[in-house]
Amino acid sequence: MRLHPAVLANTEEVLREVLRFTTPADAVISRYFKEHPRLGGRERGAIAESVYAVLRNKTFFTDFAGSNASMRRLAVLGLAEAVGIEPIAGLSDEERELAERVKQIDRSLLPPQKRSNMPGWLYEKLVGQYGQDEADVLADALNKPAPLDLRVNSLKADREQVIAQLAEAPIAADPTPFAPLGLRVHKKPALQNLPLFKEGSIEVQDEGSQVLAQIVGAKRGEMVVDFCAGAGGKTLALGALMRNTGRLYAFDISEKRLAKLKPRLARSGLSNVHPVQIAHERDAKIKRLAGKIDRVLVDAPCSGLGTLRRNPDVKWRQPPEVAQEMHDKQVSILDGAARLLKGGGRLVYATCSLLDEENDRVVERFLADHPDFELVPMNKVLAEQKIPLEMDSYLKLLPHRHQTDGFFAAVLERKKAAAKPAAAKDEDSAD
Ligand SMILES: C[S@@+](CC[C@H](N)C(=O)[O-])C[C@H]1O[C@@H](n2cnc3c(N)ncnc32)[C@H](O)[C@@H]1O
Repeated sequence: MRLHPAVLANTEEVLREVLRFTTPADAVISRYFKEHPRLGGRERGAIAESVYAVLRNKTFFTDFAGSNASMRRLAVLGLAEAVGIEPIAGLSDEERELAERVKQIDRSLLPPQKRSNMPGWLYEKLVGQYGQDEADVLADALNKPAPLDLRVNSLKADREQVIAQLAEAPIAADPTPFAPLGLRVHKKPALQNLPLFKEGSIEVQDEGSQVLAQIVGAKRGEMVVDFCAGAGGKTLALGALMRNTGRLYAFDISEKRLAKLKPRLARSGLSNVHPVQIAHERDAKIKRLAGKIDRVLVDAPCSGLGTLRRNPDVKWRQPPEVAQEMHDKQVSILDGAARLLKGGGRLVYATCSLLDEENDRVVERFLADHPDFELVPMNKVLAEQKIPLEMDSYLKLLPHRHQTDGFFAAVLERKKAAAKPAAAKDEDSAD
């Protein structure tokens, strides 16, 4: 079935704004849809997917659309990639011919960096870290859309029940291989109006993000801090793992993000979560809890380059210096969060970055500066949590290996004997 003839112009209009790279693509798209309430669901889907297709294939499309690659031509190629050529209404002969020509190109014959559709600095970093062959497979995986993963809220339902209820909708879903409460949904149905969603039995959450929450190992009755809680994706999972007992503080510097946690909390049925806005990682509110916490998750602000399947604009928006800039911030946040832990308590450092500067290098620097902490090897943590994954020191989830977003995590334990003096010293120097 043909799309409405205005879709091509709509896509062009959205692209013009998105490709300025001043605002995240998802924010531009949702604002556009609010300003154009008469667009139907099918049209919205086609516009959004076409914009993401252009972001994923920008190098390739601009090369093949000719040196005068206009926004209109990019919109044509994006739509052709997302929905095929036939449903597009209003194509000129020349545009149809361009779309057909581009579809026929064998992309495996392109030079690797062009095929990666990444800025040169990022491609080179990935080759440096993973080697050419794996970097190419990784880049291909990052350029494909992510599947839709759900987490079952164990306070309200179990996985089998949810699979059966989704099947009635009818929505097909399979258990995820690593996260014990995860489901992978085929296609991308709208979930917001499902009773399962409204009553809090399911949340949208990438399987990798669920695994991160799981390796925190939070138990019933514990004192836990989610230091960078944001809108609470991992907070909700942690609260359920604690069986709605103990105390779970959700810290963040962003009032706006914490506000988005509120309705999700209400749906979830959790009453053990305490959102707290902090000014920065040395806020006095943190000092009051120093040495009292069993588990701290630092899901640090990062470049976000592990989420390119969902946010393909990130690779074009981040400057080459992003990893080094983030590194210093991440070290400072980890240092601020570490003072919360009691002896024997665990600090989990996590990012959704693929870059060593934001991951391994941060942990190495932290351990060098904090002799009262030691690394708990990830294979030990995964075995404790019965997660069927093989890792070495750290958790490194990658889309081409694990079908998740790219995630990194390290578990750091505060040594028991060193806890008291270190906590006292930290408190003295907190300001
Ligand atoms: C990767 S996001 C967190 C995502 C969230 N944990 C989730 O699962 O949805 C990083 C968060 O860190 C917050 N942040 C940035 N600087 C911070 C700081 N100094 N202290 C605490 N949170 C901070 C940001 O506002 C952002 O919400």
